[in-house]
Order: sequence, then C-alpha cells, then structure tokens
Amino acid sequence: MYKYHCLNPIAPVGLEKFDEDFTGTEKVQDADAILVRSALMCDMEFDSKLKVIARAGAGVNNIPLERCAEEGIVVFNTPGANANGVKELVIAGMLLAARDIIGGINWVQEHEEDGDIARITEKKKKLFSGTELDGKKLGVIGLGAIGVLVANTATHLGMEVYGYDPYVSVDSAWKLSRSIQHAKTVDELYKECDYITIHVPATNDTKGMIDKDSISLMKKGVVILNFARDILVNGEDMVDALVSGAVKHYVTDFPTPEIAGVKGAIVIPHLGASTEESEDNCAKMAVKEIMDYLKNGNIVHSVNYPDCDMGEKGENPRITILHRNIPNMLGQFTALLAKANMNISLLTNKSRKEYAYTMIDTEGEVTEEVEKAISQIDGVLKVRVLL
Ligand SMILES: NC(=O)C1=CN([C@@H]2O[C@H](COP(=O)(O)OP(=O)(O)OC[C@H]3O[C@@H](n4cnc5c(N)ncnc54)[C@H](O)[C@@H]3O)[C@@H](O)[C@H]2O)C=CC1
Ligand SMILES: O=C(O)CCC(=O)C(=O)O
Repeated sequence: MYKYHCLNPIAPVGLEKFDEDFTGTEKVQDADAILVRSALMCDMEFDSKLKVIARAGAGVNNIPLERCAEEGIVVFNTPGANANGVKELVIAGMLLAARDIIGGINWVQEHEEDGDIARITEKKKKLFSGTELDGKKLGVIGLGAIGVLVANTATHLGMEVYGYDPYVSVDSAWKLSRSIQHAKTVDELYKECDYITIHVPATNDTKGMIDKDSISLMKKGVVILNFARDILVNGEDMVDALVSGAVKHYVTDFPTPEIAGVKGAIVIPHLGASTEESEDNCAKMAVKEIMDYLKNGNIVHSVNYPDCDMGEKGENPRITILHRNIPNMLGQFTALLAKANMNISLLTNKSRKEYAYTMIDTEGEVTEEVEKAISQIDGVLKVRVLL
C-alpha cells in the first residue's frame, strides 16, 4: 500500500482517482508521495521513504529540486493544467488597468446609502473613465502554456501582440496565432508595447528581469502584468516607477508588503489558478503522475529527472534506477544482471543534465542481493524493484 500526504488542499476529484493501492496519511514522514500547491518545501527534511512529490500547478520554485534529485525523489508538475485559469485573470487584469472598474465600484459602495445615487452617478462617472484594449500593443514574455493562451486571446480583443521567448517549444510555436509578431530581443518588446505581461518560470536567470533598467526602455505609462512570480520584478524599482508615473499600473498576483498599498498597483491575492476547473485539472494530473511513477516506474512531466515511459508494468519485475548521468552506469547494471544470470526483456535509459534514469524489465526473480548490489554502485541514488 502506498501512502500520500497533501501539504495543501488538493481537489477531491483528483484524490478520488487514487486506486485501492493508495491511502492518505496525515503524517508527512510516512508518505511515499507528497502532493503540494504553493507550500514552501525548501527547508523541509525528507524521509528516505519519500519517493515522489507532485506539484499540482506549474511553478516549482517552492520545492528544492536539486536536493530532491540527490535524494532520489522525483518531482513532477502539471504543465498547462491551470493555464486557462491564469489566462482569464490576466485578461481581467488588463481590463482592470485600462478601465477604473475598481475605483468605480468602490465609489458606488461608498454611496450605497445615497437616495440620489442614480443622478449623481451620471455626474461623477467621468472620474472613472478609461481606455480600450483594442489597438494597443501587448508584449508577452514567455510563450509557454499561459503565454500562448494570453497572446492568442489578446489578438481577439484587437490588440497587436508581440511575443518573446528564446526557448519556445515546438508545441507552443504550433499553438501560437500567426498574427503574433516575433520580438527577436526583449528590448524590442519593451520599447514597442503599451502592456507587458510576463509568463516565465522564476529562476536565477529570470529573477529581477523587470527592474529600473528594463523599465527605462519602456514607454512612459506602460502597464506591467506579473502573474508569474513576485521575484521576477524588482519591488523597489517598481515602487519608484509607479510613483514617478513611468509605470501607470503594475498588476500582480503576488502581494508583498512593499507593493500592496502603492498607488497604481493592482494587487490580487495569488488567484490565477484558483478556479474549480484549474484545481480539478491539476489534482487529476498530479495523481495520475504519482500512480504511474509508483506503480509502473514511468516518469512523465518531471522537473528534476528525465521523462521516461515504458508503459504499464507487465508480469515481469521492473527495476528502476535513479542515478547520476556519468559514464558506464548502464554497463555496470547489465554486467551485474548478467553475472546473476538474469535476462533483460526491456531496457530504457534517459538522461537530463546531471541525472539519469534506467528502467529494466527482467525475466525471473530480482533477489535482494541483486537490488542491494545495484544500489551500491557509485552514482546510484535510488533503486526500486516493482513486482
Ligand atoms: N498566478 C498563478 O496562479 C500561476 C502562476 N504560474 C507561473 O507562471 C509561470 C509560467 O507558467 P506556464 O506558462 O504554465 O509555464 P511554461 O513552462 O509552459 O512556460 C514558460 C515559458 O517561459 C519561457 N522562458 C523561460 N525563460 C525565459 C526567458 N528568460 N525569457 C523568455 N521566455 C522564457 C520558456 O521557454 C517557456 O516557454 C510558472 O512558472 C509559474 O511561476 C503558473 C500557473 C499559475
Ligand atoms: O496552486 C496555486 O494556487 C498556485 C498556482 C501557481 O502559482 C502555479 O501553478 O505556479
């Protein structure tokens, strides 16, 4: 029986997909699998029993990926499963910046007791007038699951859309509307656009990518939207830009003490993926990934190990080995099995940067001695024998 623990609430429709070989546990130290959304895991100690973490969502900057890889813990995310939820809120964010909907609604609430509200509305509404998105230029940085949806939808609102992503995947490129203009440099996008929205992962390379230098290249009064992660934007520089009017609105899904009360900032409490549909999609995908890994050894949508899929495990035992990507690992595995007089019926080996994964279907029993001998090979991080 495998045990799973949820560090955040995970949609029941996903958890219901676990079959009879799985049960929930309140004790994280007993878990073979952890499901998580945004809970911070960077300082957590992991029990040697833990084999897999599934992030029901896209961003994985709350999980220590490298340490997990070293400890033989495979980390998954659920690419694209919440992209539509975020896209819809980004479009709402652009509309909130273009029209003073929030100011107008607040004004009505302040005058809700006023019997004359209908008449004074017509006098006061000019205080909350705005502009339209039609004809404006939108720059989308990062054309992954969310960026592509935002870019394509904005074209239907009449916006002229520029996209920038030096690492765009073939899949995303296929999905992108032909009317999106390809910005060859991010500076080109900064200079051209009235609205700029960022949809890149938070990494050492992207941290602080929006700062006083990048803002200085943008049009005065630009609107910047950040539904990716707070650390992509230098908070101090953004406050200065809002105060000076260099940035008209900063629409962000990430409240920080620095930005929360600043005039011009439109701050949402991380609601991008908080829709029934996104939560259900993420939970279902995360549970599927965990079951497939624990029962079949397959890795699909990992963020710290290579994806590797040998289909459903059959009658024969399957040995799965997480190991370093160094020479002669396969040679040592096969030599060891040959010495134990074992036949290999199927073998796959995949690598990703410093780490690799080998799956071996064998004919005949895998003894404890064989399992132990594999785990003692230098560079092996975790061995499992699936029966
Ligand atoms: N507000 C919310 O609730 C949510 C926020 N997110 C955040 O949005 C981010 C993006 O999500 P997805 O689109 O699903 O991820 P994704 O992985 O599908 O797309 C990310 C894209 O960014 C591109 N990229 C990476 N570095 C870049 C750079 N320096 N310049 C330009 N492009 C670069 C990649 O090539 C990729 O196409 C996530 O990493 C997460 O932090 C995701 C889901 C929900
Ligand atoms: O689970 C959530 O609500 C956060 C979603 C998110 O930020 C992500 O998927 O990266």
